[in-house]
Amino acid sequence: MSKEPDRIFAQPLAQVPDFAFNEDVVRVFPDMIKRSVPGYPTIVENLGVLAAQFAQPHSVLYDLGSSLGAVTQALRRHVRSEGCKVIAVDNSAAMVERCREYLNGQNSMFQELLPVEVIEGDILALQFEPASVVALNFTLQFIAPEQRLALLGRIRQSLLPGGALILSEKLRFNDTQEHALLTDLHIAFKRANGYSDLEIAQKRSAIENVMKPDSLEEHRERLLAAGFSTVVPWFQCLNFASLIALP
Ligand SMILES: C[S@@+](CC[C@H](N)C(=O)[O-])C[C@H]1O[C@@H](n2cnc3c(N)ncnc32)[C@H](O)[C@@H]1O
Ligand SMILES: O=C(O)C(=O)C[C@]1(C(=O)O)C=C[C@@H](O)C=C1
Repeated sequence: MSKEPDRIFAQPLAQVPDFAFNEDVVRVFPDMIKRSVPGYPTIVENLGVLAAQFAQPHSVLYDLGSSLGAVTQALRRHVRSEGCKVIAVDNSAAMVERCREYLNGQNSMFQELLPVEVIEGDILALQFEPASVVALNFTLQFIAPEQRLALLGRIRQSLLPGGALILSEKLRFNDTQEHALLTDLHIAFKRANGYSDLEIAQKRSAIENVMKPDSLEEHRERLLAAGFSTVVPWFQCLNFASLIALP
């Protein structure tokens, strides 16, 4: 994985463009996401551990919005069910190209890894195969809010009995004080990871039009409306959380 540090917003920009998963972001993405999302390494590793509990033999495991394949790699480290295959999907050509390079490197070093297919495509247009595990790790927040329920409905329809959706997201809070407190603490987390106030402010304006977080209550209600029977938060660190949703 690239070790290049994220300096994308370090210099003052006359106009901050909308955030995009382009080549500049791809180059620094492992550093960016680790320094921006509290608990990210714990979420990714344990997503693999949880997935191993739900993976059914001879089924598909989806990594939707796979970026550089961190979740796919965690699935490969932990899932031991026979005959499973990972399908990783992302609509950023730059992400997909680099993700394929990393995974091919792994394939040549290790035998007996789960086979992986990396698809460059829109998860909104995907024809889902019957799946036992679906991971949406910080991806749903980039989908237009009005498209989220239909996507979750299609995921629910594709899930096999005994399977699970694992959904990680940045959260918004309905209580104004709670929202302000956790936003401030998230800024403190970013500062402690070496981001300047300018970087934090410019990243916020870049992202506010393209990433729309929901509250935990909205997630729960939408997942139930999509046909899931059980929704269980298994991780929260500041304003970032991960949920398990069962069919
Ligand atoms: C924050 S990143 C996900 C991080 C990644 N899952 C991980 O754990 O390292 C969001 C990803 O979702 C992808 N994405 C956003 N909208 C998408 C869509 N409609 N279809 C496919 N991928 C999408 C972006 O290109 C980006 O790579
Ligand atoms: O809230 C932020 O500032 C973030 O950087 C969050 C977040 C995310 O949650 O995916 C946004 C974009 C980058 O992909 C990395 C992290």
